[in-house]
Amino acid sequence: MLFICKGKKEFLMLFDPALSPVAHIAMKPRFGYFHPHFVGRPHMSIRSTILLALIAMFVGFTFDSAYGQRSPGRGFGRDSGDAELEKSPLAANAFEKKALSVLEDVYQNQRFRNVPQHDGRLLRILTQSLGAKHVVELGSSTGYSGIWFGLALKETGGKLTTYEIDAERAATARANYKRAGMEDLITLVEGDAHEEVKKLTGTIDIIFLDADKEGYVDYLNKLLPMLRPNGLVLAHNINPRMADPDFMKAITTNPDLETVVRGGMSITLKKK
Ligand SMILES: C[S@@+](CC[C@H](N)C(=O)[O-])C[C@H]1O[C@@H](n2cnc3c(N)ncnc32)[C@H](O)[C@@H]1O
Repeated sequence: MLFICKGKKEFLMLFDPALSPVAHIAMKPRFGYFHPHFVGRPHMSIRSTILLALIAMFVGFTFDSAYGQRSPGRGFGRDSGDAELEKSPLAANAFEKKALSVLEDVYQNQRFRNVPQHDGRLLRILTQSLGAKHVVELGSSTGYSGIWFGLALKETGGKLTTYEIDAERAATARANYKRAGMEDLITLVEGDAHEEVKKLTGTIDIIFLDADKEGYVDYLNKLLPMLRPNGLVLAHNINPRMADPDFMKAITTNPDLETVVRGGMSITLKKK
């Protein structure tokens, strides 16, 4: 927890402990700061401390809801009350057992804005039930959602093409696909997906949008023509605060598409 004070203005900000030193260095020249651990008494009244702590808790809760990054104690990777009715995924064979253990490890130790477990399971179910042969994912991060797709694609005989712009996350994702025994099922393309997807050929069964939110319309324009009839466009972080209105317009006003939004994910069927 970091207290930043400037004159009479008081701010309370919560940072990931790992980011704190960076935040300190970045903020010091601008604001000056008092850190309670180092300076002792922060210059804030008890009332404003409580008020700001409540605001911080609200912001933290909102962030959790948006990214599904809840602590294990609050329900590992779950994003809604519905998920409380579910049981943990069960492995039917050695391949699934290994994949599920890698998923658990990624979620606990290498998390970067990954979908909640509940959404990962939904991606798998939709992919397998559609018999998808080619899934295209925008935004691999550390490979969490990709491994959920991989579980389905192992059964359907399909492949995932996934895009990641960040070199470090791309390397982590590749290593995780390998650990999960999915290196033959998943191709990670490193680079700006807006450019890289232009090289795609063939038919797509499922498009999963989970990269830059303001880029969803561009991805849709480029990939929808390649989506087969009865294929799906799935988009993550679709809620009133985060959804791009242009994207929502594109998926809800085209009579050839049918869209529902549930639990922060839009599911769009290409009718023909
Ligand atoms: C929300 S995370 C993806 C989470 C991942 N689908 C999962 O659930 O494990 C978004 C990722 O998209 C990547 N990204 C953002 N803009 C991109 C772009 N233009 N091209 C490729 N990747 C991009 C970010 O680097 C980030 O790792």
